[in-house]
Amino acid sequence: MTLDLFADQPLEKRIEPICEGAVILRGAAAEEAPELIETIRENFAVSPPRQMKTPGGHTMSVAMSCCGEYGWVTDEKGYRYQAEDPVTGRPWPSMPARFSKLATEIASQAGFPDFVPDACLINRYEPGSKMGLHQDKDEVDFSQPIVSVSLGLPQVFQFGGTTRSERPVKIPLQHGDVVVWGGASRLRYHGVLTLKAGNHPMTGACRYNLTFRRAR
Ligand SMILES: O=C(O)CCC(=O)C(=O)O
Ligand SMILES: [Fe+2]
Repeated sequence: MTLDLFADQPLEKRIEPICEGAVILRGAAAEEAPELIETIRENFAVSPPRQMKTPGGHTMSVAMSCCGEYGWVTDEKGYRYQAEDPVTGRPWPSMPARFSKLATEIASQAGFPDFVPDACLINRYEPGSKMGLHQDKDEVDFSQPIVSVSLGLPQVFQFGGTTRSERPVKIPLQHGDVVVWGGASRLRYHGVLTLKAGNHPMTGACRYNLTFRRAR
């Protein structure tokens, strides 16, 4: 008899371990995707996606917006979380209950039962956009995980070690997939490879990514 740990999970909804503290929940956001995408567009109408500059002066290829109590920003002064959108001078749009509920539920399925996000970074990748290997380390409490939702076009996620030199694994992420990393994996380097051109029925020629964080 072969032991199949995933025997009771439908193929399109498997939970796949990456390493200690990190899992992919395939399709976990697929059902809610239409509402999530509509909410992203509403958010963009208030706090528009923008290509920010790194402290080194490089313009990021991904366009970002945020919602929640805090938003992640970068400029010549550095990386940080702040309560106001620097473009509008107003607070970020509040985090919709639909967003926080989904993030809390999925974190708990991944083994992080008390996750309550106070920040959601909304990434919009267009063909040619990527995000280089980095650590998410501007948050205060590393006992809280990161919950990362993929919508629209597929993009290859890279998940590496706690040092930049460790060779990352490449994981193709599809519409509706969610990656959660925390615990021993919380400070692992990660990023996404250049988005290939394509057309997705729900997002057109782009991929959206939501990363839920506990900033403070
Ligand atoms: O787009 C992704 O899948 C990863 C995004 C990410 O790592 C981030 O926003 O910090
Ligand atoms: Fe990240």
